[in-house]
Amino acid sequence: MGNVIDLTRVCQTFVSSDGSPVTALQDVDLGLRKHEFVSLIGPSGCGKSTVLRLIAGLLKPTAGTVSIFDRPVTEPRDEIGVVFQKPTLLPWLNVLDNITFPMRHKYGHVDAKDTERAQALLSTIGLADFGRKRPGELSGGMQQRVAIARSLLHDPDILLMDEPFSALDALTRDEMSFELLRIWSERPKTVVFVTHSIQEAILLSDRIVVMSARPGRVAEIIDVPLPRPRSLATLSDPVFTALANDIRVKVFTRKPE
Ligand SMILES: Nc1ncnc2c1ncn2[C@@H]1O[C@H](COP(=O)(O)OP(=O)(O)OP(=O)(O)O)[C@@H](O)[C@H]1O
Repeated sequence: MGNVIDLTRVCQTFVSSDGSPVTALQDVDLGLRKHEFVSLIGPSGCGKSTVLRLIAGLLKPTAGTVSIFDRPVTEPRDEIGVVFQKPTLLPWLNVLDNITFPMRHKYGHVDAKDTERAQALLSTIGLADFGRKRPGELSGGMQQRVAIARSLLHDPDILLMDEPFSALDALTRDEMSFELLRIWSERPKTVVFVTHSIQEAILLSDRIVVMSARPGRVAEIIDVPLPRPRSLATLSDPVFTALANDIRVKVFTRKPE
């Protein structure tokens, strides 16, 4: 079977504010399979978010192609859910209306079915009683859960997550990781997850893509041979520790070329 997402010889150049070109990505080849959980890791500025924006259809590559289900990506699509570092909720809308907002924005109205599904998602993420609250009444972790629920409203085939837990405290972060794994195992989808945390990448992923410093390239793709479901015990598995050390060395010893 073909890949769900394919990047073929993708180059991305930006023009910086002083007018000089910045090569963010150079000849990136990457194939992501159906229902796999893949993390992108690498030094700051190596182009992780750029890869996500290309897959989301928010950017057009300078060269090369990005395709989803063998069709070139030309614009954002409904079958893709996106979660950013900050929850980006609208403070004047309640939680339920925030989750269904993309529907109102796109079609001008929200079906009863969408509201029902939003309510069901709220239960899934443990916020069943919070639908009528405003985002400001929720903690950071709860707000990010709402943003995740919003991205799942249409049960997308592909979920793109750009450091979604980085603004959370360590405990909430672990809790959210397990919650995400539970959601993903119940409704499998291809997940591309950008993180700076080696631990988070190992805990969550089937494969980890290590990127090199700018211009970003795929330096190495590492399989995570840890059994699922993963749990707190996974964190003390010797395989986990060995892999973390291995990746740490790879990420920190890569010099810009
Ligand atoms: N719109 C833009 N205009 C100019 N340069 C950009 C633009 N977007 C990204 N860049 C540059 O491209 C490079 C890659 O950026 P990107 O945000 O993809 O990196 P990243 O790996 O996600 O970084 P971080 O880990 O710090 O979030 C950086 O040098 C960045 O400054």
